[in-house]
Amino acid sequence: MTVALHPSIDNGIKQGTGSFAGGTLVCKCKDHPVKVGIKGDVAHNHACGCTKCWKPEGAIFSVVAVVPRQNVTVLENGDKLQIVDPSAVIQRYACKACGTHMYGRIENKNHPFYGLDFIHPELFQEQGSQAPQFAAFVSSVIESGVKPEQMAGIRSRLKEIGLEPYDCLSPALMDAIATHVAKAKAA
Ligand SMILES: N[C@@H](CCC(=O)N[C@@H](CS)C(=O)NCC(=O)O)C(=O)O
Ligand SMILES: [Zn+2]
Ligand SMILES: [Zn+2]
Repeated sequence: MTVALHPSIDNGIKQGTGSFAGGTLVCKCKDHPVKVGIKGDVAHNHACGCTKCWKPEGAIFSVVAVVPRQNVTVLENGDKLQIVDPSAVIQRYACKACGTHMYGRIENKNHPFYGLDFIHPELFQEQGSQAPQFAAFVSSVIESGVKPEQMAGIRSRLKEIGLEPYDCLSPALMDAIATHVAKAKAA
């Protein structure tokens, strides 16, 4: 049996249109769902294996991307949102009723990713946003209960669908973080 990673990638990666204009993220509630408007396409979309990123029922990975924070607007039922862990770097706003994370925000202005919000593109009502590009924090799935013996199968399945597995972020993002740190030290 094929390893199940996440429902939006298990049948193969669906490429984005490259001209996604934005859309609306909707939580899983049948009544009064939280709706969050996103302007423009997402960037750095990836599968994340960390324990903190929201995953749909049964998924081993989260699928998460970033958008500029000014492109994120809570449209409906924002009173249902609460911060999951106020002490985390990324403050994840989740629906109190269904648990879905609607967006994650970094408030530390010195953080390399300040200005970017984290969202889950599978929650878009619309099709066509950027496809996942790589897999991050892959070894961290063990912290959620995956057995170490399963890791070879998970990494090979990620590669098979075109997502290079990394145990932290991708080299491009690690370089961006290190560049930010080097500049901050030099200043
Ligand atoms: N091994 C840890 C890794 C957690 C982690 O560092 N996650 C990354 C990727 S989302 C991060 O930037 N976390 C910041 C945060 O969660 O606020 C876990 O799985 O909990
Ligand atoms: Zn909800
Ligand atoms: Zn994560």
